[in-house]
Amino acid sequence: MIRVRGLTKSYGGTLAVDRLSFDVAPGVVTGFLGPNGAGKSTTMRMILGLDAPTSGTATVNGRRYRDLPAPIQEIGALLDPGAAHPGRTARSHLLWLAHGGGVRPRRVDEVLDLVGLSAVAGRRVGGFSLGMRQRLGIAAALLGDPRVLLLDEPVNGLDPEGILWIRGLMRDLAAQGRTVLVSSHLMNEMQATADHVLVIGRGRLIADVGMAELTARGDSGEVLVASPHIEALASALTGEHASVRAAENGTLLVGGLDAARIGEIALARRIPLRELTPRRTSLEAAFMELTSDSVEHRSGQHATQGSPS
Ligand SMILES: Nc1ncnc2c1ncn2[C@@H]1O[C@H](COP(=O)(O)OP(=O)(O)OP(=O)(O)O)[C@@H](O)[C@H]1O
Repeated sequence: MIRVRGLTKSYGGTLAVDRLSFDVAPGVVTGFLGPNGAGKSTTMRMILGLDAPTSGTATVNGRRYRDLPAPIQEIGALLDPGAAHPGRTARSHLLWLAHGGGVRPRRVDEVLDLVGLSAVAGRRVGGFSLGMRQRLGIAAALLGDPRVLLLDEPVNGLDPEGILWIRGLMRDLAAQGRTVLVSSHLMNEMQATADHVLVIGRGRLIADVGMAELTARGDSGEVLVASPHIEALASALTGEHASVRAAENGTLLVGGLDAARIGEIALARRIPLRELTPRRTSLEAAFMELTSDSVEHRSGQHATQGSPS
């Protein structure tokens, strides 16, 4: 369990985190969302004792990070996949962490196997791809078999197989009763993985809500549809109260209905489909609506906050 109360951090004139209070519960995957500069990384760093709060508290299993007797056995984190020394091998990097964290060396081979790096365990980290470094970072997070996991953009650099793997891993970790807090800018990824969502903007909590509730609130996103009978399809969808607009190469962008419903409507009218692709997920639509007042940088506009000095 992670508990954050009145957590505040200012850097000079910039209020990066502003009186945040929330709990992250065990047994579910909790997504941590916010526009660029919202304060997600700063919050995660304070939970991990890497930054001192200006005021307020963040505790892990009831204690501040610095008061945890064996931190890596309580909380594991993926923050910066570039953190491993390039000259070390994957195994020696993990052995070094295990030694410092009071973890038995045999655990190193277990986590290497878990993340699929056993075959390259003896290779230097400097030659690793971003995806391999990401897997190594996840191995490091899991090393102490912690009850709490904090993952910042874990799908970065992973290929489609890797993305499916991390999705399954996060679900498994939560199903084992662990606390999993994960940040990502990929809304479709979040929607597929997170059960609960914390949304912050300009350092403040905007929403602390179940994924199902959040995505049912707003519109259902937009779906790109292609068909050789596009006009018949457009009129069928409009008849079902969808919003329909023309898109590139004779396709349609359909709002107000999800892909499954559009498929059913087309089938009922025997209209063949050539493409049926969600473009903007319902989570993305809800996120945009929630954070519209708190984006720090907007395309075509100047930043509304001073840059850090
Ligand atoms: N070390 C620092 N010194 C000064 N300002 C900082 C520092 N770290 C973060 N900030 C500022 O604090 C605010 C929050 O930044 P933070 O990196 O926590 O946001 P974020 O939500 O993680 O953003 P992103 O999605 O872009 O990673 C930003 O305005 C940022 O410029």
